[in-house]
Amino acid sequence: MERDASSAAAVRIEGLWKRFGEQVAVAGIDLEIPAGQFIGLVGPNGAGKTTTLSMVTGLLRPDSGRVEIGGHDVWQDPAAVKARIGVLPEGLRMFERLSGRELLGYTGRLRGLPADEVDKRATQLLDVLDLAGAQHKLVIDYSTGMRKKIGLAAALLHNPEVLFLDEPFEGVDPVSAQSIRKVLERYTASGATVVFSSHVMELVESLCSWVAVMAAGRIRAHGPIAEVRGDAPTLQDAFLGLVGVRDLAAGGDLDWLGGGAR
Ligand SMILES: Nc1ncnc2c1ncn2[C@@H]1O[C@H](COP(=O)(O)OP(=O)(O)OP(=O)(O)O)[C@@H](O)[C@H]1O
Repeated sequence: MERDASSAAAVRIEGLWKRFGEQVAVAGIDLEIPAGQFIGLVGPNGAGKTTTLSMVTGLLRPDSGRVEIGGHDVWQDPAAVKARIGVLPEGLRMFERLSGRELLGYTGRLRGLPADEVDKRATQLLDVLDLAGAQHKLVIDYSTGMRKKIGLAAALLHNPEVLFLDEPFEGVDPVSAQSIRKVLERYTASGATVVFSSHVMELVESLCSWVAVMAAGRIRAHGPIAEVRGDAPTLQDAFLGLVGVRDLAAGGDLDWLGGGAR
């Protein structure tokens, strides 16, 4: 189906600002995120990724600006937006005294899904994320990677149009990362959109088709990966060029460091 550029945007961000006291965390972002793709939001520590994702998903009120998801305004029409999105926030808080299976059952009912459908989807998600063996364990006893996976399952249960993930692979071992990856690839193949934040460039380069680079609260570059990479050999090189790096070696800093040479 031919779609014009405006209908192809999954998320439309206009003039988004957020300050915390003197600190400007997000300094006027305008961005259209295309639908049906794997999108990476990358930037160094403190760039404003988490603050941006929190405002985009309705968890934090912007000082100014607006966000539209699937044609609905996040702050004017929150119920419509929340029905269409799934979110795995950073430092996810969950009902930890529930088992993994109970958590999914509860989430599914909150989302208004019929009990038998919740049960079917939960079984499939637990299975594909290698959590079937731990489904009756309390979430409080889960490892970091298991928590990310059960959080992802909860975010996917209602089959959202857009899934937002803040650092989904942080603290996750390669085996769990692979099962998360498999689920996300399957999900985007069906036409859904994944937006995830990360500072691991290799990961973004291998997963994403489109990327937005943030630094100091602004978008420095955005577009298809190949376009943003340009002539640089890797996305990492392009990223370092875009955000700027201090050359430690040239400064002669840390000349005392080198535990071997006493
Ligand atoms: N609640 C808050 N109160 C005060 N300052 C905040 C708050 N949240 C974020 N900031 C500041 O806003 C800036 C952007 O932070 P943010 O967490 O959005 O960055 P990030 O790109 O997600 O970083 P990281 O990759 O380290 O998670 C930082 O300077 C941070 O100190």
